[in-house]
Amino acid sequence: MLEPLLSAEELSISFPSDAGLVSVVDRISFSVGHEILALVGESGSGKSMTGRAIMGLLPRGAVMRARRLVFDSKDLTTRSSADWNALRGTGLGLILQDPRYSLNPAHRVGRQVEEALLLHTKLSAVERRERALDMLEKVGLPDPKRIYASYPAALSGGMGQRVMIAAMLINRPKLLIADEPTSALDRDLQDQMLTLLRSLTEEFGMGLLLISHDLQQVSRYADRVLVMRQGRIEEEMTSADLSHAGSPYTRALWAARPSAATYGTRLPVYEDEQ
Ligand SMILES: Nc1ncnc2c1ncn2[C@@H]1O[C@H](COP(=O)(O)OP(=O)(O)OP(=O)(O)O)[C@@H](O)[C@H]1O
Repeated sequence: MLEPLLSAEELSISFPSDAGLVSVVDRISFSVGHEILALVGESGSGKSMTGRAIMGLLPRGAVMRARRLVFDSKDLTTRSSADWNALRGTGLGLILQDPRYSLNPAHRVGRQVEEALLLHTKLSAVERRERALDMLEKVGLPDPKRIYASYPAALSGGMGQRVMIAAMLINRPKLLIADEPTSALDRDLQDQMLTLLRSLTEEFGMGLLLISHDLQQVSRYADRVLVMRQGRIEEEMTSADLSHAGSPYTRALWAARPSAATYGTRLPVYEDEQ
C-alpha cells in the first residue's frame, strides 16, 4: 500500500478567549492517500479549520498542536512561513468556495493561472504560457487563448471556478484541499465541477480533501468520509456506507442532505435527544 500523503495525529486547534484557550478541533487523527477524502459535519464542527491548518492558513491567534502532522514526508509542525509559502506553491493547493474572492479582478486570467510557475519554477514566459493554456484546456474551458487574455469579470461563476482549479493544479500539487468548492454554483455546475475534480485527482495521482456539507454529493464523489462533530471525529467510513451510517448524528446529517428547496443552505446543528 502507498504511504499516505498526509498523516495527522492528535491535531488540535484552539483560540484564545477571556476564559482561556477554547478548543475548536480536538485531537483528531486521520490520513489522506491518493484518494478523495471528504470532511463533513454540521456548521462549526471544525472542517474548515482542519483544512486551513494543513495549508498553514489558520486565522491570526489560532493555536495548532499535533503529535504528528506529516505531508509528503515533511513535518508540518515546525514550518516557518517561508516554508509554508514554498509548500503551498508546489505540494499543496487550496480551492475555496467562490472564485470571485480568490481571483484578482485587476489581473488577466493567464497571469493568475501562471503565478505559481512564476514564483516556484524557472520556466520562461513562453513555457509558462504554454503550460497555462494546456491547463485551461484540461479543466474544460473552451477557447483557452481567449480565456487566458480575459479578466475575471468576463467569466461566469463556473468558468471562474475552473480557472481557480487550473491555477491550483498548474504546479501539480500532491494534495488539494477544496473547501466547499461548489457551493456558490448551481446544481448542474456542481456536478460538472466535482466530476472534473474527480477525474483530475485520478489523472494526476493526487489526494483531495473535500470539505462539504452536502452528504449526498459526497457519497457520489468521495472514496472515504470523516464525519466531524464539535471538533472531533464522530465516524469514519467509506462513502458507500454513508446512507446506512451507525451514528445517529451521521444519520441526521444524511437525512438533512440538501433537497432542491434547501440547496445552498448550511446544515443544522444536531441536538442529542435528552
Ligand atoms: N478567528 C476565529 N476566532 C475564534 N473562533 C473561530 C475563528 N474562526 C473560526 N472559529 C470557530 O471555530 C469553530 C470551527 O469553525 P470552522 O470554520 O472550522 O467550522 P466548519 O465546520 O467549517 O463550519 P461551516 O460548515 O459553517 O463552514 C467554530 O466554532 C468557529 O466559530
